[in-house]
Amino acid sequence: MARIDLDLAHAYRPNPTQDSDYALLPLKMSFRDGGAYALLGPSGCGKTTMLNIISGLLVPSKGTVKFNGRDVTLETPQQRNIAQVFQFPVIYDTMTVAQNLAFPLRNRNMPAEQIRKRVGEIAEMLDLSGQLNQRAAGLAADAKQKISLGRGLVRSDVSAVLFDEPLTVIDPHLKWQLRRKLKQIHRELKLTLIYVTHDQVEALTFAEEVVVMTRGKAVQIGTAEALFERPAHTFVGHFIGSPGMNFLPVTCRGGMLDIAGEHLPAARELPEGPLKLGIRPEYLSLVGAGMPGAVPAVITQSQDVGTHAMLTARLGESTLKARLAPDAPLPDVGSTVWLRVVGNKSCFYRDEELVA
Ligand SMILES: Nc1ncnc2c1ncn2[C@@H]1O[C@H](COP(=O)(O)OP(=O)(O)OP(=O)(O)O)[C@@H](O)[C@H]1O
Repeated sequence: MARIDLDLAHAYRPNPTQDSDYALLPLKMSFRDGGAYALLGPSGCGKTTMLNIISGLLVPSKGTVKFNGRDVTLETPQQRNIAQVFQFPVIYDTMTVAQNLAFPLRNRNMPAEQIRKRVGEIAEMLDLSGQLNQRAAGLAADAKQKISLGRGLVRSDVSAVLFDEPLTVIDPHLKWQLRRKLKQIHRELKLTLIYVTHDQVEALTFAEEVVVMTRGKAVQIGTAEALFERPAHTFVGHFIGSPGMNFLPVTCRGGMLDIAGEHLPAARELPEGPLKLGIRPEYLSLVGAGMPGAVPAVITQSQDVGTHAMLTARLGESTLKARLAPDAPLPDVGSTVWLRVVGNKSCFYRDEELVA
């Protein structure tokens, strides 16, 4: 297993001059030895580029990759000792499940008895024990992908296991089970795992730390809780959560906030001038008129969805979403309510970066 340090940038085109020329903007980051990470972001943000640079399939146009302090930038995946699991199954159809799982170990000349033991353990973890002697050819797509996962996890001496959207072909119910399985396997095997996905639920259930990416930039590396409670960038606020964080333009002057013409005490140290106030729908509460931190807003939509109620309200030019308890009395559309926007759960942003 390895600690992985990146200090690099990558452009697919020669002589990059502007930010948009880069698939990965200059970045410096580290993956802890034995950690479970997800690279999360929308299509085209640079996740696969980063994964391929870590694996050695791609050489960065600038900078270095280090494994345990050793420069491996020009080494192949084999030299780096990386295991990879791709979107679609990579297995030998003519072999049995057991032979497929054993393949990476045979290549390393592991003694037969040890191979048998290890294959048994991995098959058990992935619920493949009953199919060990079956030929892979006859299996369904998701069983084949489980074999690919098993092949990725079977060697305990790899530097890291890299997954590129490995659950794409898996049906939704099994997907949920496998995500939990992978988490459990990580706890048991303590391998360094890096997992690419554009699905926030997948990233947040699997990883100890999530790297949120947008437009070639890793904007925050943090636990699920940190990404939810203190998004370091407005993109993280938007992208994580369903719906994402609410943002309101505000101006801070002399300790007072101007929010769509309402004036409230800032209640904490804030930089002067224009800011964005961010507050999660889960933390936006209905309070009595004129209560501290509250502003009036007009309800435009109110919907009880069983597990909770979702209010949509208008404040100046902004739309706010508030998630309420299912039994909360719902205000009528068109009525004015008071929403507490300033409190200890509010975050403030300047130039899209968290400032308080
Ligand atoms: N081989 C390539 N040649 C030129 N440009 C590329 C190449 N591969 C990726 N890109 C570009 O680099 C940027 C990042 O792509 P990348 O595949 O890393 O993103 P991603 O986040 O993995 O997206 P997806 O989820 O769609 O795979 C995109 O603008 C993409 O068009």
